Amino acid sequence: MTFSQIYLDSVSTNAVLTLSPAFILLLLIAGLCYSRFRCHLNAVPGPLINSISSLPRIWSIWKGSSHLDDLELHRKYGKIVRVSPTTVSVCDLALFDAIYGISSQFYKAGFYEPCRFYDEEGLIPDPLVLGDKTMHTRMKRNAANAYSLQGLFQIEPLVNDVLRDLLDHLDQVYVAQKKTCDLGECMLYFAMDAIFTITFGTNLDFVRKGDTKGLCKQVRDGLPYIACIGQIPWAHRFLLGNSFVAKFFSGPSDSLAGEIMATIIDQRAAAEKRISEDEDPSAPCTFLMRLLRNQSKNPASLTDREINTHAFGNILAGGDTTSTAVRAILYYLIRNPKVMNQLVVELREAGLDKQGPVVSYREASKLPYLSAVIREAMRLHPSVGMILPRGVPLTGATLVDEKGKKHFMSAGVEIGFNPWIMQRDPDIFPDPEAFKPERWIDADADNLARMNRAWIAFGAGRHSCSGQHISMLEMTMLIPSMILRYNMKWADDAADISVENYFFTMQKGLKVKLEARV
Ligand code: HEM
Repeated sequence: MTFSQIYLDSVSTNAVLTLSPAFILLLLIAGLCYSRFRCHLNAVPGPLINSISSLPRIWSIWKGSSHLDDLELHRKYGKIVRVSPTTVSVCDLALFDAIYGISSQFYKAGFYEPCRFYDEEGLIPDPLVLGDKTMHTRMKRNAANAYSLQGLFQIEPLVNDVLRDLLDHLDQVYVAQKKTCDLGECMLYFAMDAIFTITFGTNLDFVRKGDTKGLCKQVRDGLPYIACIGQIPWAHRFLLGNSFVAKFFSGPSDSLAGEIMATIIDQRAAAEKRISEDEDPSAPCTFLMRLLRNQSKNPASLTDREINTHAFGNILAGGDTTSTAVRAILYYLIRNPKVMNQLVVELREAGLDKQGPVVSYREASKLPYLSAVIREAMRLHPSVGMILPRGVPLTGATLVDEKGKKHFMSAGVEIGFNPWIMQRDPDIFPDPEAFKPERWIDADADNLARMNRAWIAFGAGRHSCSGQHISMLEMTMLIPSMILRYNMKWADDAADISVENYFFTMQKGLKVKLEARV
């Protein structure tokens, strides 16, 4: 090597060393500008920091309070807010059909990536996560009668049994022994037993034994990951989406999945036997039984894998959602004695107190005040408190807001309504933070139509909740049965509830004393 070569090499190395911080800074600025201007979102209002980095949003979600932070952002910036470089939160009804409407091309995109599971045949076709609209339509259609309103009367006796068990347990442990009851936990266990029984005809006796297999804990522990990594879905494949990484974190989930699968297989055998014995078609009918009947009538309509997926989906979707709603209803009733009294009067006038420990769904579902109480509690405390995001189609989309302003966005943007925010829109729900069931009774037809449209606790459009009728049946039987049987008082030593939002807005600390109502 010559002297000149050595000299030139050292000059260029020095230059690179001196330039590299500047170069890195330049790259950083270019990256931030790219984030700020990407997908044509630079004109969408929102905090500057959120438009250039996903970190503020992930931090807000990680704290469990993104519903409150997002509400503040909407109050400050209006009905359309950019909450991260590629995410837009909206609460403008004029945009509703474009995003969720039946002919909308918006689709379930990246946020759902951490909830997507794969087996040897590929993506497990859980309707919640399906971006493929054809497959989604097939899945919805092949289980439609198992989730339908008409099927409810065959489910009612199953829920009745679970409710009797719950009331027996509450009587024996909390009324007789005057213990403080963590009603929130009891409601989760009720919801788990109910959804297991509705789906399979049997349950794990959560109400008496608790979460002995750690199923609820596993779901709860997984939610912060799903909520945060859903903001940067590309990261999932390097984290739990990577089989090597996942191996280190997998607990007893395999054995649990195995247990649920064994229940499916057991119940399947029993159900097949009953079908072959030509059972009375009006007898109580589990979800699994209904799907097996569908399959026996038309085998091509439903595969075994699809049946298992629906059954699994129920267990994962039916516990925390329903129990969060029930907690909200009971919380607002206990905190608002006037509303509680008015509801008791309505139930007694309808003669539901003479029916025995469990009220009938048919009778309770006719009561307007009960229905208003449930709706209002789920308005103020929807079980899902994050955006229900949809991906902008490849062609991009121009959205026209209620003021007629056009917003063009290109593919890569995730946009959606958050029930927690939409249901607090003061233009639609005046005095939005107040618990006022009568607003659902007093509203004129036009306002009621707007309120119903803005009430999205069960989601929206083609992906709206499949289990909503099942859940409403559970709540419509549970709430009157509970409040006709017990006086519920806030436990003296208990603080107020706290709420953690990792997609589900779960409450903690619903501690009450139960006394027999006379
Ligand atoms: C109060 C109780 C419940 C609430 C508030 C609730 C809420 C929701 C919401 C907001 C969605 C839409 C999610 C999204 O767009 O990303 C959804 C979807 C879904 N829920 Fe529920 N849910 C409840 C109970 C249930 C129950 C009991 C079941 C099962 C029996 C169930 C099964 C499903 C399924 C399968 C989907 C996916 C539907 C689709 O994507 O087509 N849910 N639910």
